[in-house]
Amino acid sequence: MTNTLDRLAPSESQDLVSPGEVDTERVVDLVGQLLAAIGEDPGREGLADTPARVAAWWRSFFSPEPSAAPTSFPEQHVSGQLVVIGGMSVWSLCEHHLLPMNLDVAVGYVPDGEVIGLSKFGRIAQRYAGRLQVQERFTRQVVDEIAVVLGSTDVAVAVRGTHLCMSSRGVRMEAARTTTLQAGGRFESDPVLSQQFLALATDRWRVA
Ligand SMILES: Nc1nc2c(ncn2[C@@H]2O[C@H](COP(=O)(O)OP(=O)(O)OP(=O)(O)O)[C@@H](O)[C@H]2O)c(=O)[nH]1
Ligand SMILES: [Zn+2]
Repeated sequence: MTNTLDRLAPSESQDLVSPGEVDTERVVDLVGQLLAAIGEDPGREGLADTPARVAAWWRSFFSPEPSAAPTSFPEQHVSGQLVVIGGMSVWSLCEHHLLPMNLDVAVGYVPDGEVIGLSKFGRIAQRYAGRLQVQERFTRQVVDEIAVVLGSTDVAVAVRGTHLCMSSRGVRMEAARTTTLQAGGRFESDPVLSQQFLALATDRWRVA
């Protein structure tokens, strides 16, 4: 069985690093060129500020809040409990089409004498959403970072993705949803724990 922490070889762990800076001036210039290339007049009133708005959006997309050390609290009597944080919805961009994907993320872990501040799971999901992505890689990155934070591989992440590249263009299947699941440690070896996680994590997906 592959240990998640062992799997973090140097080349792979590089994707834990945030993407580079956005060259805002260049993006403004290129969006103006794009508008011209699709037959628009970049100088017309309605489009005059569009390149700057788009550049500002790219900048904010790639600049989620800086990584802070996740807050943890000693809880020496809490161990062996299943904790599931669900409904963490983040927006990312599909790297094939540059179209948005909505990722509904659920994380499960088993604390052992220490609990992590709940919002920190959402911050980790936001950080990995703020880059060009594919859903499978996003799911793995979130699992890997939480495993590092916890110092334990007892982590599972389930993600339900809605990809605009599949619903608004191409095959145009609006109802298509992609579910990814990556489970480590006890979530991999204990079928009961795994089932409990899935039941709690995907509860809201059945009615949505
Ligand atoms: N595995 C995976 N595929 C994705 C994801 N987001 C988008 N894709 C797929 O990436 C593929 C790109 O395929 P291409 O054939 O190169 O692109 P395309 O001609 O635009 O494909 P269509 O979407 O079928 O029109 C498509 O099948 C998308 O559905 C993702 O997060 N994970
Ligand atoms: Zn796509």
